[in-house]
Amino acid sequence: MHDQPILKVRNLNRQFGAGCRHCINAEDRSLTKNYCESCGTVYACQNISLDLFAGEILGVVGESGSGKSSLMKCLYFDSEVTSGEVLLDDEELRGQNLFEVSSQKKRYIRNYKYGMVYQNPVHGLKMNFSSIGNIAEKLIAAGNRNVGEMEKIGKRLLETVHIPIFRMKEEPRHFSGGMQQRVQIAKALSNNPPVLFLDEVTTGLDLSVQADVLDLIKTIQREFGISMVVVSHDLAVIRMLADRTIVMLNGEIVEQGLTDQILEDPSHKYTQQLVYSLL
Ligand SMILES: Nc1ncnc2c1ncn2[C@@H]1O[C@H](COP(=O)(O)OP(=O)(O)OP(=O)(O)O)[C@@H](O)[C@H]1O
Repeated sequence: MHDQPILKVRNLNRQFGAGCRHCINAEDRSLTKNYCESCGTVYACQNISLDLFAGEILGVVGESGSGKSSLMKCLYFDSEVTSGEVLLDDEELRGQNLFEVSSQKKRYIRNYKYGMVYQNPVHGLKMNFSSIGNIAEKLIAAGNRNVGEMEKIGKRLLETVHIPIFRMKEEPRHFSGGMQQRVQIAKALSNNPPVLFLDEVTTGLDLSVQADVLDLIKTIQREFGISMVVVSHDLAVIRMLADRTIVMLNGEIVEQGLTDQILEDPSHKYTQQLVYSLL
């Protein structure tokens, strides 16, 4: 691991609603959960700061509604932040707050620098394209026009995620949930991104299929050295994958540290409950 974070997030805020005099200033807020009882504004992410280091897997764990998906959507530009800063350690983009760059540049970053695997494969795949066609789509978006080369890359990636090559022309809608996730992972890897986001990628899969997908993610991280942010409500998933972990509750980070340390000695009450529920 390197000293310099590849991705640096500072004071990310995402709110739904305009706020009122009871909640608009963070210091005046006294929220029981993540919303203001007077005006209903939801503070989905509150002052989130995190570092992702090269070659590590950072886990983000929290119950439903804690703000994990909102955080991920903001980082992948699927959703606008209310305020905050994100910096990518990249020659061309160094020093620029990526939340503030043009939509064209955001598209460029998604095509060349980021990969995303969604919980629901429908969001990451074109179900009526072939599996290899899905990979080609991402390669074309990243500027590739060489059909022979795209086929070679596609085959290699499908092999990497254990999709038999003889099924490469099949549409993912005919595949099982686990296979669809593996095609999504292959597609997300196709532009060789330095950063990969994975949002609840094993939720809803059978336990044995879940284990296969988690194994695959771990292998890919080792082989490709990609830095990953993995979001899950399931601490067992985070335990298996993450080097470091952030625990979110009501839109805030309540605890962070090395995953082993958090599992052995959780300091926040909510984290303690999460850890005990594993036993
Ligand atoms: N478009 C929206 N409008 C209003 N509130 C929203 C919107 N999207 C999310 N929220 C609220 O923001 C909070 C955080 O939601 P988010 O989906 O980020 O949580 P999560 O931890 O990912 O939970 P889950 O795993 O159930 O999706 C929740 O209270 C949610 O109701």
